[in-house]
Amino acid sequence: MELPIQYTEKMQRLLGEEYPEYLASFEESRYFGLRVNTLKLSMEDFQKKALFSLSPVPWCEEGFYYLEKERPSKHPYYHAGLYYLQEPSAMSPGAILPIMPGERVLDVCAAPGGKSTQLGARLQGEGLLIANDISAGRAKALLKNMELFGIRNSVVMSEPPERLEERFSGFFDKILIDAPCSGEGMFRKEPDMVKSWNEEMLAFCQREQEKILDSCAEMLRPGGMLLYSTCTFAVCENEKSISDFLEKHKEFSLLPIEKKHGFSVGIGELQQCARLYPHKIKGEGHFLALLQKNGTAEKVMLTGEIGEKEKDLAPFLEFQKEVLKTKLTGTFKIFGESLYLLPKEMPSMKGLRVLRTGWQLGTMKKGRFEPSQAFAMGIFKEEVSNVEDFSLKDDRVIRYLKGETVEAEGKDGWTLVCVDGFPLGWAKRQGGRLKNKYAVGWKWE
Ligand SMILES: C[S@@+](CC[C@H](N)C(=O)[O-])C[C@H]1O[C@@H](n2cnc3c(N)ncnc32)[C@H](O)[C@@H]1O
Repeated sequence: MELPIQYTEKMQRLLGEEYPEYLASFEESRYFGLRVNTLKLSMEDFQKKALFSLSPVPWCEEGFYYLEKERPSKHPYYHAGLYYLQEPSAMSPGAILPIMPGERVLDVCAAPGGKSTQLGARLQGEGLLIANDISAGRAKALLKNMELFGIRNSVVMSEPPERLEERFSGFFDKILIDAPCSGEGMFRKEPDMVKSWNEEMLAFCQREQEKILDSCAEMLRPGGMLLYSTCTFAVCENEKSISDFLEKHKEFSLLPIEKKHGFSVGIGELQQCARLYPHKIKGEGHFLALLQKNGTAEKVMLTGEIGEKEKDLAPFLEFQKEVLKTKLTGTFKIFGESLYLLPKEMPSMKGLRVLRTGWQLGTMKKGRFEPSQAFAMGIFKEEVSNVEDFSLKDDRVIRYLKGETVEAEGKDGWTLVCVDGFPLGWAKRQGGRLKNKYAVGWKWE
């Protein structure tokens, strides 16, 4: 690979005698990782399935390396949202930021959702996750991944952090900033990134990072934690961004990140930060800084949405009686034709560009309720009375995922189609045939 001379000179100065090892890492092949969705199954149950030749990623409890030839994206369990494919180093920010179920979490640069799906799983369905990305196009990919993972308690949105700051002052317990950056740590994985590298880009990213950090400082509650990560080695986007931030925001302290698994210390005075180098770990380049806002404060309560009246939910309630074993509770809200179940303590999102507010259950049209793909992915087989559960070996699984009508005797009406007990999507059964309702854009190709 041809690297720009300014870049190699800079890396030589940064790494000193380690530089030849770093260069040699380009001759090695990259690593492939997957992260288990603990919302859907335990680590123990996942491992019992012995799906691929997996070995653990040391810094992420739910992470594994797999071999490229195994192609886990071509597996029905991938369609069931049992795991997310993620570069192993990219699992580190979500693993290091401590998340407790019930917290309010913001992932401010979230698309396509690698870290949001991780944070969402760690919330275990309790609390609130706001997954935001400034790019509306990229936020669509984020939305799909959040739905695939079956995360019920998230909001997916697309706003610049400055706009969020106006609404969410002191609101969040935890914030992740996986900042836009020059991507130097990804050169081995994505060689095309080398072409867009230049000094102006570094300066542009640094300015963006500063703005994002400032907005997030305002949105964090005193006592809350913020994790800042990049996938670059550039000091100006890492330690310099953090030291400038600490200079400006005296209300923040830098917390130490343990240096195990081959993690290196930060440059200069910011030794508490962590650097991940491809010649020291099995993964690509990353930078991590963990910050805490000093003090403590009462929870900020913001005005929420007013739920719908029961009479306006009639078609859904009928569906629920017919198809579910359980009764869903909480605040139900209709936006346009879509019915949502809102996460607890979700503030009103009026005036903000939102793609999803909570768990999208389906659409209400002409007095009829039609369940959505997100509903299927977020529900458990045990909560549904009308289920068709195929075993992995059954050829109807792939046929269903391809969008075909498949034969299966059973009670007529809406049916949740599963593989080995894990929901894949909906079908409408009539006379022993499952009319396919699998989401069009999700089909097996
Ligand atoms: C490194 S990527 C995020 C990857 C993501 N966290 C994941 O794990 O899948 C950085 C993201 O920041 C977004 N971005 C760039 N500038 C932003 C800004 N000012 N505010 C919010 N997001 C921004 C980009 O669209 C991009 O998707």
